[in-house]
Amino acid sequence: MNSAAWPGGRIFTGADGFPAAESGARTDRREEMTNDTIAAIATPPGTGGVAVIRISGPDAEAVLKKVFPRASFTHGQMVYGSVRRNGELLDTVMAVLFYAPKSYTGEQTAELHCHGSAVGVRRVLGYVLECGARPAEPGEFTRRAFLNGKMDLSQAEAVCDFISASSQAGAKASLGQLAGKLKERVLSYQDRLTDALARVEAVVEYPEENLEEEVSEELLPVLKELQKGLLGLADTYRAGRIAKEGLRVAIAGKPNVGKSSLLNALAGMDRAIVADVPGTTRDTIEQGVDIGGIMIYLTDTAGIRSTSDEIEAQGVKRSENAINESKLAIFMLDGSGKITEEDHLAMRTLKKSKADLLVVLNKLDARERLSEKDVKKEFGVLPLRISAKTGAGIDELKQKLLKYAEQDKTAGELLITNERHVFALRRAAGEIGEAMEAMEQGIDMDCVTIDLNAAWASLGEITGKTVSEEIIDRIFTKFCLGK
Ligand SMILES: Nc1nc2c(c(=O)[nH]1)N(C=O)[C@@H](CNc1ccc(C(=O)N[C@@H](CCC(=O)O)C(=O)O)cc1)CN2
Ligand SMILES: Nc1nc2c(ncn2[C@@H]2O[C@H](COP(=O)(O)OP(=O)(O)OP(=O)(O)O)[C@@H](O)[C@H]2O)c(=O)[nH]1
Ligand SMILES: [Mg+2]
Repeated sequence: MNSAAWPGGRIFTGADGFPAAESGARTDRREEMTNDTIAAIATPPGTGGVAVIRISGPDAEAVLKKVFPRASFTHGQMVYGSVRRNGELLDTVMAVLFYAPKSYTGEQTAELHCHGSAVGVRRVLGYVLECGARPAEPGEFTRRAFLNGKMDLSQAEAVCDFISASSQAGAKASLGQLAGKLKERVLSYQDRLTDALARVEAVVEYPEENLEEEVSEELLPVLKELQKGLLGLADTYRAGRIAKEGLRVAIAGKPNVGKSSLLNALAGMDRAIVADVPGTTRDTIEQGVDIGGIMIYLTDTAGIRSTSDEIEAQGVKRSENAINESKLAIFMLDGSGKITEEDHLAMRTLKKSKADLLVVLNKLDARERLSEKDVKKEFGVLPLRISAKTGAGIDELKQKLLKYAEQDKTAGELLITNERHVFALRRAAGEIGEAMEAMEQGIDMDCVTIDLNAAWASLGEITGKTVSEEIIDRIFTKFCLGK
């Protein structure tokens, strides 16, 4: 049943047939939040080709006409002119006006495309504020777009993720959501719930017809399928999170096996010092590498061994920390030597951590001493053979890393990249589970209605239909200024 796990309670808008518990709240808040005119610099701070000032709200046209005197504007058409304050030229700019509701925010919106001078654009913004706009808060333009129904909450969140994406995979995932993929999926799930609710309500409405069993039989497989879909989508979060945030990988093993050489080979540059002296790497070294569009944050660690050297011991401690903070650890063995007690010590350290393990056998170019079978016998895993020195096997290793990162992701599919969405999907799946249980046990259909409504509301948290104001605030204040 409805476990209102989200803090602050929910606001039900009453749309889409959902009971309107507090339908007035959103409207008042919407008016309160969109009745003035806001302005901000929309481009990043610093020097650039062009800097854009955005103005949105009921007075956008009036403000624009004060700073950029002109009799009339044509919707969406850029015009060239000057911004003067008391006769003093502040900049020569391009200006454009979008009339409501055909704009990004859904309000009257103006843009001033200034020269990309940090000083210049700030002076123009100062003048815009003098002319009747107030400074926008972070994310306020997109918040208005959301409040005006230009996008749902999942799309607004995707705008934020897209502009802060640090990898191709992250950009692709957020762009799909920005285009409405997640929204549409959630709406179609809600549609199916609404259909099911209608059937259940018929049973409640006409008890004399004894439809209970027939409807249960009809709905159980439908709900089961729906639940499966929700959980499957939630499971893409593993890959989605890696697409968005990258993957942390530690390279670990005893001293001198070639860990730093592997970091350099994967990074394609001489990042870490390599030497034929065990204990060369003292401190952990981090390097981000783009592998197949995914950011892999590699940490080269000090070789693990018991040592009386105080500095080296600190390095080993740092290696352990790095391994604990990584999702995956590459356990490296030296194929040109024998397996030693130090290898076992390193393996024990790795096993103590939560990191998944990938075993590589390095120095395959050297005269072979260790075979894959030896490693399998000793550690129970078949290693990947590589040579950090010649680069042999490095492409295969990259493929393995990529496959690990994309596990649970099926081609071209929608990826969940947000923990908030995972919670909502899992909760909805749980509530559907309870509805099914109630049906199977022949419990009153009223209970089934409550559970299915709860599932509908949980899904509505993703689109923003049934979410508390606190959550919305939290989402938009994470945005950057001008978005
Ligand atoms: N100059 C400029 N470039 C930009 C933006 C912007 O606001 N200004 N965007 C902002 O982040 C992004 C584009 N997103 C936008 C989304 C919707 C609308 C818009 O005006 N929508 C209207 C009309 C659509 C139409 O004419 O077909 C609407 O939805 O009603 C504009 C930009 C990226 N580039
Ligand atoms: N033949 C051969 N030598 C390698 C290979 N990889 C590394 N080496 C050599 O092994 C030695 C140690 O390499 P490093 O990369 O510094 O090893 P490490 O594991 O980082 O060592 P520590 O930092 O001391 O823990 C160097 O002399 C490397 O040139 C390889 O694939 N083949
Ligand atoms: Mg090293």
